[in-house]
Amino acid sequence: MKLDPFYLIVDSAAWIERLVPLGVKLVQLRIKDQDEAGLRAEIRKAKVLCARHRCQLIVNDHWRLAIEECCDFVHLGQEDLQAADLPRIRVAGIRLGLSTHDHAELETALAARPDYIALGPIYPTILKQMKWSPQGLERIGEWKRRVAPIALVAIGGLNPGRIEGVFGAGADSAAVVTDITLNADPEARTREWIERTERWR
Ligand SMILES: Cc1ncc(COP(=O)(O)OP(=O)(O)O)c(N)n1
Ligand SMILES: Cc1nc(C(=O)O)sc1CCOP(=O)(O)O
Ligand SMILES: [Mg+2]
Repeated sequence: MKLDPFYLIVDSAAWIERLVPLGVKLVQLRIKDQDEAGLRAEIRKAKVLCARHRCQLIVNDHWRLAIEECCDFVHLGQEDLQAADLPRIRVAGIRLGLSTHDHAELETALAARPDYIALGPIYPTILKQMKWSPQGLERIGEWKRRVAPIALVAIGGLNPGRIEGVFGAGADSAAVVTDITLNADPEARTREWIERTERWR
């Protein structure tokens, strides 16, 4: 499947309301530490906003809520995958993205026949503690050869100066959090990402 080359990840529907109208076409709602009612409300808001702006919404982690709220794409990590009911996700017609960080995880992910595979962290990330060292650009090429024709998402420490490198190495989409959400001007940075990924759109 074709993914937009700019993959924004945010932790609230408020961010989606702020940034998606600028032209974002692929966004992940990645919320940690909220109760079920709060999560459901955020997913509902995000869904309405994304439908209005023809943006693909991907729900991180919360696959049960994604099914109940009729979402059409979820992202799961390897631990999430172990706990998930893949047949239920499939029967609900939900597309699936999976995280990978090493060769064993890659084989597990491929066996689940996902719609995309993410590789990270490409560069050091400040968003969360990770037990893997930065993968580097060469790993992207290696992953691409193994996963094609499945789409490959690069994540971790990305910024506009690193876009050429990740796409040149074979990524189909670049996922980003703090370069935008911690930026002094998130709107301007979002526009910059959209412009600088145009060549791969
Ligand atoms: C596009 C994308 N890639 C990787 C991740 C990380 O997923 P996971 O390993 O489950 O970690 P959390 O994001 O849930 O902390 C992702 N969310 N999106
Ligand atoms: C959520 C996440 N998952 C990763 C992985 O490697 O699986 S790296 C990462 C953080 C990405 O944030 P930033 O763009 O701010 O570095
Ligand atoms: Mg997860």
